[in-house]
Amino acid sequence: MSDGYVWFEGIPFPVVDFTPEHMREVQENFVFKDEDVLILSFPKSGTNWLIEILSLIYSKGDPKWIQSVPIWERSPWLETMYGYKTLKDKEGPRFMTSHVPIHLFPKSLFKSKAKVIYIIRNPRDILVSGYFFWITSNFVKKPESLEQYFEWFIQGKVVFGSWFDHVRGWISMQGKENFLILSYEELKRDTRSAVQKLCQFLGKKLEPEELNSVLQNSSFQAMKENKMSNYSMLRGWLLDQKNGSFMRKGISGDWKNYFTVAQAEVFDKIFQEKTADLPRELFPWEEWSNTSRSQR
Ligand SMILES: Nc1ncnc2c1ncn2[C@@H]1O[C@H](COP(=O)(O)OS(=O)(=O)O)[C@@H](OP(=O)(O)O)[C@H]1O
Repeated sequence: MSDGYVWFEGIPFPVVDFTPEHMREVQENFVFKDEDVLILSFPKSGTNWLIEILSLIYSKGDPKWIQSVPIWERSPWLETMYGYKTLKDKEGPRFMTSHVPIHLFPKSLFKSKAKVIYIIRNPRDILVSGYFFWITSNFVKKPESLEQYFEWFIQGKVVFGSWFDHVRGWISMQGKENFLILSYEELKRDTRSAVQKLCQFLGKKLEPEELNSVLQNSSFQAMKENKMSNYSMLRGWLLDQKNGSFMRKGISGDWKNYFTVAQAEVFDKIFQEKTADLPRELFPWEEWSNTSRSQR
């Protein structure tokens, strides 16, 4: 019987458009090509923001593509049946997205020169964003309260598993020339510089007015109003008819409005323990804001 997830190798996956047999097929048979561009993330890290930016970089700021094709068709999720079917025989450069942890990923990636971008975000904000999304969605287990979801999250019993394991796994690719780590917080803080960094990584050059158009058309407000990007088309199916909103707040540090002092302290302790041996520059938000709610 379903417990609100489909399990694959001990990791919970969403219940829609996914089976363990399918994931095995993806893992064993999907072939990466050098010209592919892959966006990787733990859910709620800013994945769709990055898809929108990439779509606009490749169309040189022209919003026609983002206004006519749904975001999930522009960069399909490889692990879904829809994504795999769409991507596997596609000719030419492919954009794709995935939340799959590194140890379950198709091995062909590691032999290719495909460009890989891992978007990372303060896990406290991921927790809050995930909570408000899953309570209005129909494809993963719904938490009954933020307290309950907090427990699930720190135990890694949420969709795609532990944030700490996900990050540790993928950042082991740091240093490879086809791998870039970008944080949601740096995108928020200085979007222009972050987009320029992406262009450099992707080998793309934009004229100043093209860059301005990328920034304008991928802003939170623009995405919220774009029905091809705001997931309003999925209301009533994947999302709750009335309440489901994908574009929620789009800010950094919203966790401070929800964590209790005790939760903030528990999270800080776990964060410090689990990331002690990882480079601090991976977690810029830790320096940019007081992490403890009590220090607000
Ligand atoms: N343009 C732009 N600017 C700033 N923030 C943005 C933008 N687009 C999406 N978002 C915010 O990203 C959060 C959703 O993350 P993901 O796209 O990774 O979600 S998912 O895993 O694919 O479901 C979710 O964060 P929260 O608002 O904190 O819930 C979205 O609002």
